[in-house]
Amino acid sequence: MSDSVQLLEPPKPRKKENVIFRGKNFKTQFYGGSNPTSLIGDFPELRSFMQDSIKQHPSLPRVQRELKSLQIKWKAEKQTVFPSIKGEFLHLFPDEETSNRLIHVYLDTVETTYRVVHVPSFWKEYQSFLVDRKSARPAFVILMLLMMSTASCLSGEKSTHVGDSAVVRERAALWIEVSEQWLQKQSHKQIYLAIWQIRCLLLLSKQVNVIKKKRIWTEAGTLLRQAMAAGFHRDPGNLGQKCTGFDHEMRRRLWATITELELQASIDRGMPSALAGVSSDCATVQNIDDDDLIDEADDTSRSKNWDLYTASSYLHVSRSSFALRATLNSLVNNLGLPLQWEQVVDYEELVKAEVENLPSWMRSSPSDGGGGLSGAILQIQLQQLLILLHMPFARKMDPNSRCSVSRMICFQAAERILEQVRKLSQHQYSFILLFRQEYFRAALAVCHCAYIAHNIPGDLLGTNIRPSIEYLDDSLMLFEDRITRLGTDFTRYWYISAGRSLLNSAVDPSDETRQKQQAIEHVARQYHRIRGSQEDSISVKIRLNLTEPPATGDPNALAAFYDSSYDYESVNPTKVVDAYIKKHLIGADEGLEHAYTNSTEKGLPMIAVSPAQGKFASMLTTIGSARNVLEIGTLGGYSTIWFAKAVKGRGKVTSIEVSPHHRDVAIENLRAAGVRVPEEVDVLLGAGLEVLPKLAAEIEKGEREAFDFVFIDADWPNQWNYFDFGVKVSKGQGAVIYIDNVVQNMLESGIVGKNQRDEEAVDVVAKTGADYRVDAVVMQTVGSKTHDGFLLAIVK
Ligand SMILES: C[S@@+](CC[C@H](N)C(=O)[O-])C[C@H]1O[C@@H](n2cnc3c(N)ncnc32)[C@H](O)[C@@H]1O
Repeated sequence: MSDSVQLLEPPKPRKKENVIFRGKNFKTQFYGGSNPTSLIGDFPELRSFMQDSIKQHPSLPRVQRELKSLQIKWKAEKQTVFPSIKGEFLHLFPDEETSNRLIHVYLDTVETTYRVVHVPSFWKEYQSFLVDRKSARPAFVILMLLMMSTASCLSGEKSTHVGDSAVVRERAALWIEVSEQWLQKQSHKQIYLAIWQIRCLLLLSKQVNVIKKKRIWTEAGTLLRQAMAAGFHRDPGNLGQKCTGFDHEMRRRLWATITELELQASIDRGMPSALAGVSSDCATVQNIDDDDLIDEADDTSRSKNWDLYTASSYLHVSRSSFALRATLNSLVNNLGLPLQWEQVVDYEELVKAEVENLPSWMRSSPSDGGGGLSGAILQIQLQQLLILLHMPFARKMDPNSRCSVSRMICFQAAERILEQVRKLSQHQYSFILLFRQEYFRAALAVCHCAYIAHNIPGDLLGTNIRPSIEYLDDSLMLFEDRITRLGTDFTRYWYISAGRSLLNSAVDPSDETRQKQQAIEHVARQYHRIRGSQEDSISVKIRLNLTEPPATGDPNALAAFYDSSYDYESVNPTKVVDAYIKKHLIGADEGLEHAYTNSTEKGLPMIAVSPAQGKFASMLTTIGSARNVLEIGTLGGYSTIWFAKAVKGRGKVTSIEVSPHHRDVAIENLRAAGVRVPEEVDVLLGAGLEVLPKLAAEIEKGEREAFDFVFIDADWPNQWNYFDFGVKVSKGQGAVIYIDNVVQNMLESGIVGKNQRDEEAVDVVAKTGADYRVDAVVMQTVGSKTHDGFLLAIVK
């Protein structure tokens, strides 16, 4: 910079700004005005509504703590599960079907908007890779891992969770980590196209997978500066013959991609872009499909008409509004004087002119061609500016007509953003869902504007809150899907769920207490959902291709495999075997799995039998050709479903449950698993010792058939009483009585072992041994549950 250039004195920060500035000493964080969460700072009614709700309903912090401890446990296990990369990473590559699917998802989403690879050249190299993996260029393998990691949570692949993360997100995190390590080892002197592509994809993939999200803005800025240091902001035409026509265009695409990523990261963070004040003469990306990008001398005349859609249209069109977006971002995040109304109106006109100028393919339906996603992003990135511009006026609880107009404009812009996302819901929408944040900002704006308008009679927006609540309902579905795909990011769901309840309470203040409870229950359900679909870390390891279990069933080979790949210190080895058993001998059953997850979501304790135990007990009924099964202790009906499947067409299950809530959830789960209630399973509500005498009386009178199999899994102090009744209601000789958890009961009550003897405890084993009516044995068990055992008796 020449000495004669005067540095402009930046404005002093104003006293009151809507920013997040928290932490202490040197460990602080700052998020400026355009950061969506900063908007909450100016919505005190929502904040206090949320605080009160939490105070009144402590169930949320409880489930949050539970998930947090699972997350901590997984983080510790991950240290042993994730490999340190020593140069060899091909084995991490998934099977061909998975890689094909993920790569297609990547190309259908990212590469129809931001441009990183040249698709025809990519396919060519990919085909050779499939033929001979070992000869692939390492940079190409890394590029593919990053393409797949970007698509990992987008693909809609059904995923279980581990800690507070989806397994598919953990897979993406692994690929990202490997790629980052590889990139760090590369020489800074030898930079080629793939290195830039990898740099871009690293940023993109971290953003989509919400990995190290607090660093996204700084990393985007670093990438931008690296690109400027390499002269990407200057048109490659300046390099003359030293760069081919193909490379010219790839450089322009990468520069456009990097600048778009950086600008959006700045808006999301609430910070000025590193590009503010930077001049660039890099030409706009050509509006051409990849097949038209051939290695010839540069020729911009090939660029197609503005109104024709190509795979590069997003970058081509987006450039037109780039300067305006960057300027507005700087203005709304400026710590000096806020924008005056007249300025807001002028800028609004400019934004509207850009919206008007959007090409005609924008208005076609997403299914008409590839333009749906690009169109939605172009529209959304402009509409978000209207919210940012008008929100400072819109959020004032002021009947002034300017504020009223601003509320109207914000609301309509938010409406359009949410409409765009909804329009894409069948196709490619997952990219918007995970990569962009505007719909969160839009949902908050809908909530805030509707709330204020409701409190100001005669406001332009009107006082009818219903349409806004419908928008928030739609948004909650989006956030629910986002949580499922990522396994995390509950906070936004919580904001919107609370906002929805706040609006409902504004309509009917007498309903406020119930609304608060509902807001909490909704978000707690999200935590329960994720907690209920946890996967064992060894299965995660297998799913992530971190190791291949031997194909053979040879127990020695298997033991060696688990020995070498498993850390006994941190994980219970019996769980490994249970996971393995589940994988090979039990598999996935939608009804049973739903029973587990739905029960957890509905707040039932996780004390159902394990999959292997459920299968084993139900096989016993098959071996004995049991017709009538009696179960004491239904919970969510998990074991009941196993029995129902085993006796289907042959008999019936009767299950006794004392808790009405457990009974209701069990019936829901049974029906969801295709079991007819009460025809195939009858769930009787009541305490075991009250229901059993009635059953005995009915059997006595010939009104009910006696039972062939009795499964006792309720309160432990009554195990012996249930057993005694079990024998009475059984069909007699050959009937089987099964009591679960006898070993744990014995140990805990000090009948055996080092615990102090509980004088009240009944020694079920000794009493059964002395009972002339039966012959019995106890089998100790291990598995995904702790050391335990069941008692099995046959009536003589
Ligand atoms: C261990 S759970 C049953 C698990 C279930 N069998 C499974 O594996 O899916 C015990 C259930 O017994 C119920 N229970 C507790 N005391 C009971 C009683 N006195 N009579 C009937 N059910 C009882 C509890 O409400 C709980 O739902």
